[in-house]
Amino acid sequence: MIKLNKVSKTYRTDKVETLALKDVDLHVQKGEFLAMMGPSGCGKSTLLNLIGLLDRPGQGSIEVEGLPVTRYKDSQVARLRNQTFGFIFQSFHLIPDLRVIDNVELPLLYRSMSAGERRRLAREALEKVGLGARMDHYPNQLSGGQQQRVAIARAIVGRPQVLLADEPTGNLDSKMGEEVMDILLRLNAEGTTVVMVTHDEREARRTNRIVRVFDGQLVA
Ligand SMILES: Nc1ncnc2c1ncn2[C@@H]1O[C@H](COP(=O)(O)OP(=O)(O)OP(=O)(O)O)[C@@H](O)[C@H]1O
Repeated sequence: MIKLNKVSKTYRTDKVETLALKDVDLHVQKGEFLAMMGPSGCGKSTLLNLIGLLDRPGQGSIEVEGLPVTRYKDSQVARLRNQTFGFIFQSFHLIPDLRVIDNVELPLLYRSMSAGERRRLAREALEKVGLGARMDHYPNQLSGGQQQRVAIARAIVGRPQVLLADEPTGNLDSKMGEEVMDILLRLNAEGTTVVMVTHDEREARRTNRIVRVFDGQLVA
């Protein structure tokens, strides 16, 4: 479903050039749960950002469902990204001044949809992660695990085909981490493709496939 062909990425600042990824070939299959592992700074987040069309490669090309997205204009890429991907981050990235339900509705504001329809979908997404009773709370009234579940609801509310998770359990204790993994596994079983960065071997073993990154390259 997503193909990276000989993808490289270099970050340039005034003084330093960092080759973050070098000639990466990767095929993310529809319906799989892929774990990405590797030491700090090896390029995992860079790879996830390229897969999710948050950034463009320096060299190489990316295809999403056969579409040559590397040749698309920014506005076309943004539309495809919004339709195809949901994102989950280590530090939740919820907006503290918005109630849980309003946080979850946010990705739908960019779609032409009535307010009632937005609310219905957000409620459904929250029920899916077991937080139907917390809709009117503010993020700081919830535990870390609950906040991450709100972030998952926000990621799935637009019914994306692919969920991209960058160390989603990194800030959680093991019990909350396991609950988040259970939800990701359930969403995957229901058909969502999941790509997750993790440092936890036990979590990675629960997925279909582990890709190891080292110094900007994939290792067998
Ligand atoms: N915006 C940026 N500007 C400059 N260099 C960057 C930028 N983002 C990442 N890098 C560099 O690119 C390399 C890969 O970074 P990346 O964040 O992809 O690694 P990572 O494997 O996700 O690390 P971690 O596990 O610590 O999150 C690192 O050397 C990093 O310092």
